[in-house]
Amino acid sequence: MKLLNAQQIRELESITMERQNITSADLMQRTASKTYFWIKHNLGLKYAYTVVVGPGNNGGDGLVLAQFLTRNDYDVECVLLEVSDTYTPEYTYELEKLKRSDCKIKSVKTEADFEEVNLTGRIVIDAIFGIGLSRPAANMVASFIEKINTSLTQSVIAIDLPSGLYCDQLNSPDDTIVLADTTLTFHVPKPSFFFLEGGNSVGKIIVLDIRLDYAYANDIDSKYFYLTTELVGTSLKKRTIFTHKGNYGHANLIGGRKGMIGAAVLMTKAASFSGVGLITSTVPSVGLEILQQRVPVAMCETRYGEHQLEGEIEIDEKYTYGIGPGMGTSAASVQFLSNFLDKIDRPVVIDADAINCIAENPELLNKVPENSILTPHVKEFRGLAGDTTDSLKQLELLTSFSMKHKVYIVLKDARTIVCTPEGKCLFSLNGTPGMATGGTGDVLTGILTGLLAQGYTPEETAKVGLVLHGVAGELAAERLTEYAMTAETIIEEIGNAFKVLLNA
Ligand SMILES: NC(=O)C1=CN([C@@H]2O[C@H](COP(=O)(O)OP(=O)(O)OC[C@H]3O[C@@H](n4cnc5c(N)ncnc54)[C@H](O)[C@@H]3O)[C@@H](O)[C@H]2O)[C@@H](O)CC1
Ligand SMILES: Nc1ncnc2c1ncn2[C@@H]1O[C@H](COP(=O)(O)OP(=O)(O)O)[C@@H](O)[C@H]1O
Ligand SMILES: [K+]
Repeated sequence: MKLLNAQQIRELESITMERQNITSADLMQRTASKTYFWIKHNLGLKYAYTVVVGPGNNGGDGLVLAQFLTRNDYDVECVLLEVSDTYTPEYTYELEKLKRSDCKIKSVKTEADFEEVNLTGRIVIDAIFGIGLSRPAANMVASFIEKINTSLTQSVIAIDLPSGLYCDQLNSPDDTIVLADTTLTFHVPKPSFFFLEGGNSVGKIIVLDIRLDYAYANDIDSKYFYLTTELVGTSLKKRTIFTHKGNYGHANLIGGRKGMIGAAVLMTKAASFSGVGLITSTVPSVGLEILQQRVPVAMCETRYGEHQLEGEIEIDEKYTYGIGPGMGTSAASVQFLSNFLDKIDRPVVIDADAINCIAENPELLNKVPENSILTPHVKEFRGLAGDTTDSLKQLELLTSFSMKHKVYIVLKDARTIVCTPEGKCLFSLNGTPGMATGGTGDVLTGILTGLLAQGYTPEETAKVGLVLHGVAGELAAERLTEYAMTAETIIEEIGNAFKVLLNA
C-alpha cells in the first residue's frame, strides 16, 4: 500500500467522490460510521464519551460520530472548540442535526469556558484537527489539548491523527499535540506516524478502510510503501509435498566471540524457526559447546579462531551467509570480514559489528556484494553514512546511500524502514517498545538469513523478515508484557507470527 501525503490524500478523496458518485458529506458519514462501529465493538456502552470538535472536516467527522453515539444510547457530550468564524457547509449541516438530537453540546470560546468541561474518567474522542493542520496548535486550542493531556481520562482516541500532529511535515519538540492512546486513522497510516518528531503521540494505530478508490490509490506516484501483514502474508512461499531439507537452503550464520556467543546463539536459533532447510553456525571454537547445546539443529563450524573469528574463511556455494552479531571490531575481526567480502559474490546479510567494522574502514563498503541486506540500527547507520539533523533528512540519506551502494538497508528503529537499491522505502508499524532490549536485532539477522537462504529475493526477505520479526515481538509482549519479554521470547513467537501472516 502506498504511503500518501496530505495533498495526495485529498486528491484520492476527490477522485473517490467522483468515481463513486458520492459527496463529501457521504464520505464523512462513511468515516464516522466506521469509527462508530470500531468503538461499539472495542469499547461499548459502559464508558462515557466526550467528542472534542475542531473547525474543519475532522471536526465534521466528530459531529457525525456524536450523532451515531447519541442515537445508540451512549453517554456522550460534544465540545465545540470555537476557533473559527467560518465553517464548511458539511460542518454547519451536521452541527444543526446534532443540535436537534439529545446530545449535550458545550461551546468553548475562551479558556474561561474550560471549567464547564470535565474529562475525568471519560473517553475523549479527539476530532479537533486532521490532515488539515496548517500551523502549530496555539492559544485556546493548545490549552485545551493540554487539558486533554493532563486530565485523568479513561483514554484518548484520536480521529485520523492526533490533533497538533502534522500529516507529512515534522513537528517541533515544543508543539502541543494530543497524546492519544489509540489513533483511528483512515485508509493508510500518515507519514508523520513513522517519525520521531511527533510520532510518540499516536498510541496504538488502527487503520480503518473507508473504501477510497483502490485503483487510483495504487497508481499514485509515491516511492513510499506501507507493509501490511496481509500484503506480506501473500509473499510467503508454499512448501511442496515431495521436498527435502536440501530444497530449503542452507544458512550460515557467522558471528560471536568470547563473552558474546549469545549473539550467535540468538541468530542461529532465530534462523532455525524461519523454515530454512539446514543451518551452520560459524563461531570461534570457544562457542562450540554452547552452540551445540543451545541449538542442536544447527551444525557448528569452528575452524576460524579460538576466542574470536580470524583468518581466511572458506566460502562454500551451498551457503547463504549472515555475518556480524557479536563478532567484535578488533583488527583481526576487520581482516576476517575483509577476507570474507573479498571472496563473496552474492547477497549477504550484514549486521551489528560487521557494520561497525565497515563504518571504521569505509573501503570495505566497496566490497559488499550488490543487493546485500545491511541492518544497522540508527546509531550504526550514522557510523556508516553520517549524521543528520531530522527524520526527513535521515530518510533522504538512507535513500541516497542505498541507491549509491546498491544495497538494501533495514534501518532499525521504533519504526523500522527498509530502503531498496532503487530508492523505494518500505515502512512497517509492527513491533513494540518491548523489543528495545539486547539481542532482538540478532534475532532479525537470523530470520533474514534463513529467508534469503530459502530463495526469497532480497526485497522479499527484507519485507517478510521485518514484519515477521515485528509481529513476533508484539506476540511476545502480549504473552509476557513489554517489560518481561526478551529476544529469546521473540524467537519463541516466530511460529505464531507465521500464523498471523498466513491468516491475514
Ligand atoms: N470529505 C472529506 O474531505 C473527508 C475528510 N475527512 C476528515 O477530514 C479531515 C481533513 O479535514 P480538513 O481538510 O477540513 O482539515 P482539518 O479538519 O484538519 O482542519 C482544517 C481547519 O482547521 C484550520 N486550522 C488548521 N490548523 C490550525 C491551527 N493550528 N489552529 C487553528 N485552526 C487551524 C484550518 O484553517 C481549517 O479551517 C481528515 O483528517 C479526516 O478526519 C474524512 O472524513 C474523510 C472525508
Ligand atoms: N521502541 C521500539 N519499538 C519497536 N521496535 C523496536 C523498538 N526499539 C527497538 N526495536 C527493534 O528491536 C531491534 C533492536 O535491534 P538492535 O538495536 O540491533 O539490537 P541488538 O544489537 O541488541 O540485537 C530492532 O529490530 C528494532 O527495530
Ligand atoms: K484528530
